[in-house]
Amino acid sequence: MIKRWPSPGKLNLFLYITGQREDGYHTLQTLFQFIDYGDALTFNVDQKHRITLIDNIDNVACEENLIYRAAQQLKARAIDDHRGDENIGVTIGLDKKLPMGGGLGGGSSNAATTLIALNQLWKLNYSREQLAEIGLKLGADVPIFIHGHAALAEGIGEVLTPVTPAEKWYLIAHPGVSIPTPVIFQDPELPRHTPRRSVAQLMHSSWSNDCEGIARKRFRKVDELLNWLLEYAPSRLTGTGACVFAEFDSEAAARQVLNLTPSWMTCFVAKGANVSQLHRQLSE
Ligand SMILES: C[C@](O)(CO)[C@H](O)COP(=O)(O)OP(=O)(O)OC[C@H]1O[C@@H](n2ccc(N)nc2=O)[C@H](O)[C@@H]1O
Ligand SMILES: Nc1ncnc2c1ncn2[C@@H]1O[C@H](COP(=O)(O)OP(=O)(O)OP(=O)(O)O)[C@@H](O)[C@H]1O
Repeated sequence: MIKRWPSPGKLNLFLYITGQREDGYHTLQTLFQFIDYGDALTFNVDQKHRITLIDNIDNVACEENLIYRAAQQLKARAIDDHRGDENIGVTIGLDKKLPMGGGLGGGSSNAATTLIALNQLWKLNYSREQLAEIGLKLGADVPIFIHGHAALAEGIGEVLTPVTPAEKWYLIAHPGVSIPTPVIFQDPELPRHTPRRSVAQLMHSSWSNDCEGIARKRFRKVDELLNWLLEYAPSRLTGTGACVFAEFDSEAAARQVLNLTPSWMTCFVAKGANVSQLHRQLSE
């Protein structure tokens, strides 16, 4: 029985924008890998009707929190499908470690962990596909955390092909600014027409992120961080930022550079994982 449910972060090892749909959403080719670093959630289920979040995040109203929204949506769906009743309730605790708005997918991961945990604890018996479909309405990255395997994501992020990239060690740095996803996607100078490539072509090319130029230009700290890290190792932006990561073949090499980081850099070291910590625990 899991007591503390892991909610790991992710990195976008590459991110290419291949077009834009009529509804404004961008079509992508992006490689998701999990990291062995993240938040943890606790769930105490009861029959008291209410969904209560005891550790809310600063500046996010409880009803806006993706954890609360995921629980609400699952409960509403369960009532509609006659799999659960009005009385099902839960008290949720959150131990937040992932920086917010950092491109590490913390909110999406929290929503996915909530859907998976409550599906089990409320005995609803939805499939992973059904949970991913509920999750997609909460955020483009929720399905990848529901499926729990490193994947190439296409479409707007919901078409997933499992892949197994090398599980490197990363030095992940946060520039102290949060970049809202729309700020990058609305920028007129964002490259939007990178040619679509096959999985094999992508996996054997060198990797980059189409959002990096805009993030560097608009956020000086992102630029400074990347300039610093690039002196030591291949480094890139994750997602739409704000975090950046440098990749290493060993933990020792990552920690050696961590020890050199100046005090203005907030960093941590984490290992890449092709199966998420949550799914590893679920299969134990
Ligand atoms: C691009 C990624 O960072 C890759 O990890 C994520 O898919 C973004 O996920 P997110 O921050 O959860 O973003 P969402 O809440 O789904 O979307 C926020 C906004 O970003 C824009 N957006 C998002 C995803 C996408 N493929 N194209 C977009 O244009 C849309 O304007 C959308 O309203
Ligand atoms: N449980 C939650 N954890 C983190 N952020 C949340 C949560 N619930 C709502 N939010 C809101 O979502 C915003 C984005 O948070 P998140 O940490 O998921 O961003 P991100 O790492 O940039 O995600 P992505 O890589 O998917 O773009 C936050 O700034 C916050 O306002």
